[in-house]
This record gives sequence, C-alpha cells and structure tokens, in this order.
Amino acid sequence: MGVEVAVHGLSKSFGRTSIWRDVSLTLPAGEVSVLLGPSGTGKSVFLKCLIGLLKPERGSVVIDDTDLVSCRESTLYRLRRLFGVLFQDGALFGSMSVLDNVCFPLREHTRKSESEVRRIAREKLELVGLGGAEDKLPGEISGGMRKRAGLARALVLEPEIILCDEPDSGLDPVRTAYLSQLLIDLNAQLDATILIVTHNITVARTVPDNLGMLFRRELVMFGPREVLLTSDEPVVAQFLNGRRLGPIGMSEEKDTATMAAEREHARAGHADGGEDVRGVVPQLEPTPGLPPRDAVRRRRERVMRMLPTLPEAARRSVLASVDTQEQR
Ligand SMILES: Nc1ncnc2c1ncn2[C@@H]1O[C@H](COP(=O)(O)OP(=O)(O)OP(=O)(O)O)[C@@H](O)[C@H]1O
Repeated sequence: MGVEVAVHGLSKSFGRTSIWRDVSLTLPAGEVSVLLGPSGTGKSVFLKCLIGLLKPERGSVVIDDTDLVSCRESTLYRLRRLFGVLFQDGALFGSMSVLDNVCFPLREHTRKSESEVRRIAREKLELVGLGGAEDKLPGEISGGMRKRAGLARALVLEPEIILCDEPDSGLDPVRTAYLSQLLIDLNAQLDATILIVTHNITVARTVPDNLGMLFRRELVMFGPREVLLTSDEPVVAQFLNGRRLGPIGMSEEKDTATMAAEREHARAGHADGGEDVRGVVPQLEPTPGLPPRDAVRRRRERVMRMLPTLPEAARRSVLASVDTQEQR
C-alpha cells in the first residue's frame, strides 16, 4: 500500500517573492488527492518541494517518520525512490523510443538484467494501454499517448507515491476522461498514494478522494472531496464552477472595485460563463473487472471518524455516499 505524506507548515519563496506559506496537509496513504489552483499559484513548485527537488525555507514533509526537508542527501535519495512523477510535458527523451524511455529509470537505478528491464517496461506500457507503441519516438505519437508513456515511466520503479503535474494539460475532454479513468484504475491495481495537480474542474469533481486548493499564497482548503464540492467559500466555489464572478481574476487576484462592477454586470443579466454545477457528483470507479479500490473502504472509516468536524453540507453528502456504498 502507498505511504502517507504529511506536510506541515511548508513555506517557499524565490528571493523576496513568497510563492506560498504555512501549507499543511496530509495525503492519506493509498488515496487519490487533487490540488487545484489558478495558474501561477505554485502547484508545480509544491510538487517539487514534495520530492526534494526544491528546498522550502520552513516546514516539513514527513514520509515513513523521516522529514524529507531536513534529512541527509543519502536519505533523500532513498526516499525519492518511493515517488513516481509524471511531469507536465511527459518529459520524454525525444531521441529515444517509447520503450527505451520507459526502460530508462530501471537502467539508471537498478541492476536488473536487460531482459528483466524490458519485461517490466512492456508490462507498464500494457498497463497504460500503449502496448503497440513501444518502437515509436515521442514525436511520432499523440499528446495523450506521450502522457501515458510518461505515466508508464513514472510507474516502473514501483512507486508508493505517484505525483502527476497537470496530466490533462493539452488533452481534449475525451482523452482527459480516459486519463482520469486510468488514474483510478491504477489506484485500484497498485493502491499507491496519488496526488494530481490540475486546473481541470471535471477531473477535480470526479477523480479524487480528497481535494485542496492553493490561492493567494495559501492553501485555502484541503479535505475530503465532499468538503470542497459543497463549499460556499468564494474562491473555491468560483474555481469549481469556472466563473468570472468572484475573487479570482485574470492576473490571479481582483480588487474590490472590479468585483463590485462585475457583480453589477451579473445582476443586469450579463452572462458570467462557467458551469454552475453544484454539489457532489459521483466519483469514478475502477473499470469493471478490476479489483475495487481499497482506498474507498479506508477513506470511509477515516472520514466517518472526522464527521463531527465537517460542515453540515459535507456531512450530509458523506452520509449519502456511505448509504449508496452500503446498498451495493
Ligand atoms: N526555479 C524558480 N525560480 C524562480 N521562480 C520560480 C521557479 N520555479 C517557479 N517559479 C515561480 O513560482 C511561481 C509558481 O510557479 P508554478 O509553476 O509552481 O505555478 P503553477 O501553479 O504550477 O502554474 P500553472 O498552473 O500555470 O502550471 C511562478 O511565478 C514561477 O515563475
């Protein structure tokens, strides 16, 4: 099973520019979490801090009782082996075939024989539905296939934690839906802890067990999906509905005068865009034939324990989903 990642009081700046401060959240072991946030709020920087590629000024990232921020270089190297990362652009080597790209981490980090390396790489390519593309170069396959090849490469070292930086960027809605299903299927098969960074509202609504959001250099919220999906918090509600009306503007933050003017426009019947979808939509389930996700049972127990602390709307939604699960 995947491991828990406990982030406490994390702050990161570049020079005098603070990216975010005092971020605390726990990625529960083996569950799928999504981190949302407008462009430029530091989601990718957060992922890089989690794997120790960037060093935050303050705070801790604890995995298996070890703080990855303050540990020695050799310990960091060992802890990094727990992670598989899908970078935004897939980060494939353009001159290597898809198969060689996926073999790469095994050749670099293990002493496995060449036939074993190829066997594992082919197995992961099958898992992401790329069995037939192994001899192609990255430039010869579609963007969606490159994402899946990047995912196969992220999986070869059997990671316990999978980080996906905008797996949906550049994909059409249909391919995004396939990728979302793939992530849920992988979670059912591997039981790894997964964190997905995205702007995509549909992914945020349908994939994760837990949702969080970064805005104005802070973690606005993080918790069970029902909490954010039923939240009236203006930033969260605006983002999850893709509306112009609200605190988030084109360059991240709006002043009060702009917000007031936009409210007037909306009152006068000017369309605001957005979907205005409210409430908790059903979460994706593994493809029929795959095992059920163990995370669902563990999460149910965990969320039931925290039920008294949740807002009323979230509580009702959790109880309704528990009823549905029990009726099956
Ligand atoms: N190595 C770096 N040195 C200096 N500034 C950086 C560095 N890496 C990122 N930044 C800055 O940190 C901020 C957050 O960047 P980041 O890529 O994490 O945002 P993001 O939320 O992932 O954005 P997007 O959704 O558009 O990908 C940006 O202003 C970026 O310019």
